[in-house]
Amino acid sequence: MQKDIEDFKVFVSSHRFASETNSDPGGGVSRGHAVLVRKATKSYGVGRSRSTILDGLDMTVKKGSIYGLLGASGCGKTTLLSCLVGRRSLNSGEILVLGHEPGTPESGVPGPRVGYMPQELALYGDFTIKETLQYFGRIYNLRSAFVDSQLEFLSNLLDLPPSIRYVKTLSGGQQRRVSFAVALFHEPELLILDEPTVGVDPLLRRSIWNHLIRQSVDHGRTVIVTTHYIEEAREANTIGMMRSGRLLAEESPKNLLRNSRRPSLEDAFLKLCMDEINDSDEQSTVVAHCTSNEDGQTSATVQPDDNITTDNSCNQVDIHETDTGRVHHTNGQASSATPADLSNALSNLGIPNKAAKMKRKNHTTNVALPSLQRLGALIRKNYLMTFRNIGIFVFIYLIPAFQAIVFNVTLGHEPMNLKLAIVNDELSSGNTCNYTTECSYSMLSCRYLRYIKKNIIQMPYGNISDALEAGKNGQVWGVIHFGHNFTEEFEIRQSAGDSASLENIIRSRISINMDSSNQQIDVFIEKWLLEAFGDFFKDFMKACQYEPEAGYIPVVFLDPVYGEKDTPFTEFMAPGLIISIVYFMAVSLTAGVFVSERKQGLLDRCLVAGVTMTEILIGQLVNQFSILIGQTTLVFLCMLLAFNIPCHGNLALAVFITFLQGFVGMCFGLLIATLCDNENSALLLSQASFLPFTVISGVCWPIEGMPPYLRNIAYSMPLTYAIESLRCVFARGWGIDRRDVYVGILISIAWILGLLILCLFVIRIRKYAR
Ligand SMILES: Nc1ncnc2c1ncn2[C@@H]1O[C@H](COP(=O)(O)OP(=O)(O)OP(=O)(O)O)[C@@H](O)[C@H]1O
Repeated sequence: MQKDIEDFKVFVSSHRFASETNSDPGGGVSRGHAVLVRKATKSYGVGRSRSTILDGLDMTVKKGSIYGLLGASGCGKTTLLSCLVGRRSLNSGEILVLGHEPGTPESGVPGPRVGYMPQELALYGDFTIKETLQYFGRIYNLRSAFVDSQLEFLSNLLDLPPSIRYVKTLSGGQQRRVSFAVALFHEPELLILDEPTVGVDPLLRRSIWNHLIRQSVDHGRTVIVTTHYIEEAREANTIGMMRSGRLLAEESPKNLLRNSRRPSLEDAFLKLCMDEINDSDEQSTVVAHCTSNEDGQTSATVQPDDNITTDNSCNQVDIHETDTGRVHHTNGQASSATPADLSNALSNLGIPNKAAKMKRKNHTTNVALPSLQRLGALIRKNYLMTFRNIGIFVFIYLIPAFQAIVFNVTLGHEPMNLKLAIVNDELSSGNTCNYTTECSYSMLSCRYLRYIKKNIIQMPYGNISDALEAGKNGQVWGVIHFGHNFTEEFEIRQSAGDSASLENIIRSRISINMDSSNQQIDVFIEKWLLEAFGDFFKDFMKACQYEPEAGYIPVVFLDPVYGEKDTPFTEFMAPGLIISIVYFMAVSLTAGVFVSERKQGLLDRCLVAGVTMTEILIGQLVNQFSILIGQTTLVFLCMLLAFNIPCHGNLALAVFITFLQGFVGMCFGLLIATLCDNENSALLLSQASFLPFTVISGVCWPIEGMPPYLRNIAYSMPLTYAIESLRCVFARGWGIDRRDVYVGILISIAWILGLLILCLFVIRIRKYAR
């Protein structure tokens, strides 16, 4: 066993570092390398859930070569590739791709210099094959003639279905081939392919590898490819065998087979893995001593030791510069290099040192101007996606109008068929409900009941206890009770005037017990019964030749300054509702926009192609903007024309205020999209914001009715001022010169800017951007 371990260490060390020194025969340092990775460390999570995925990994990929990256599932291959294409950053260590650090403007990575095929399909299902390639062609700014010729060439090479077929209708294998074609078709210098041959039949796999070999041999392009079919990696120039975040070996397939003394790569990989496992077991009982042999290669001897110690020198790479500027990597001599030496060596390798890191930092804070051609491609794509699916199209445009209809049809109308129990003791002594319309004190109870609105159904009851029981059982909304001598007592009270006795006053009363469990119904019934009394009394006074108004309490509501007497509830709610509908449609439409694209790997693919998150945001805003125009128009048509909600002010101003709020909603949706990793959480967040926002913003209840602390919260909501502003335009007819109106507009604009800045901030933090 000890011998095996020794052999393994010699084998791994010698091959790893020999390959580094040999891989740059010309001594051209980074010029000969397409990719250099040094001491790459990458972890996910924090605290106890932190797991290290890349653990001091070194990797060297020669220009024009094919590099097969092999490793068990979950060993970190995709993580490494995403660091290479600039989509993730290392915790420590350095990466150089095509001579530059990924993400710097001069690197062209992300960008057209690299072709990336992510593990996910990363295709738009609603696009045809042709549209897919045309879309990426626009992103890469390729001429359409070139796109067409590549489409034909790749269709033949990859045996693609007819280019008019929609991606979503293709089989899994066909879809992967389209995805592969997307990575290839702009002929990048560096191809990074994450499992391109999964689900592809052997014949096609052969032709894919032939193509990759041609790309490397004939065109000098570099290919890094991960695969689970280990044996197909025989075609690669170099194989990196990855395990536990490090490369166990980095060597040509031939040398790997020879040195491992195994017949197949799979066996060689197995042996390396087994040795690695044994090695880590042994590490608790042995100390490995690494020495450099005269070739500059590392050998290892293993000695038993009771003390549990490990010597990391085996994993250390000492980089020093020779006179020729060529860099050698030896092992076990790291202590001899000063930090300055290391920094110089890194610089010569083209690997950025501290100063370069500072530079990189500055790059990431630079805001690159959006590219018009990429923006055009994104906007076109967004429109195609929207209009292609008729279901989505209808949903987007008609749902707000439908909501407005539902609102108008259901809300604000007077309740009908409300049952009220009538207990009229005037009838108990055999009287019939006969009354005249003249000045006569006879059966006034019946005369009063005549004036009660038809919305109330009068249900006669024999006695008060039965009527109250019916109220308790929910059969009636209230009980109206007239005493035995109601009419006589009423007459006495009229003639007594100020000297009426309390007893007389009580007997001449109409007593009402309400079921006040429903406040709205309670309010309506109360109002109608009072109105009925007003009308009854006015009529009676008139019949008796008195001034009809004489019996009224001396509080009179004259014509309102704004609005009308008895303004319907719908008119109060309409401005708030219009804004809420438009706002929340915008939120829910944008909240999911690139969440699903991100999940499907599309966002990654686009970002690696050079698209920036700012461009994606602008593209979405433009797309949503036009949708917003349609939605706002339909909602206004519905409200104003179909349901006659009056707008006393300038209609254009009302539309503008609504439109701005739609924009605020879009920005809020985009913020959700940048924060959430999946559609569910995006949907949940947008839904969860709906109720508090509408309730607190004064859509259905006046803010003046809220406790003072809640009022402050209400005014910090994005909708509140805009709703008040729109209400002023609708109900008061105010113009933009009024403070309440322009404040709503200014605050909406402030929200838009604030949310957009927040989006960009989140994007920077979450590293969506370059
Ligand atoms: N964003 C993330 N947050 C936390 N863990 C992650 C994240 N991405 C990947 N991982 C974890 O990192 C490990 C390496 O993942 P990675 O996708 O790089 O492996 P892989 O070698 O490409 O696997 P496979 O061959 O199955 O695709 C896995 O355990 C994975 O669960």
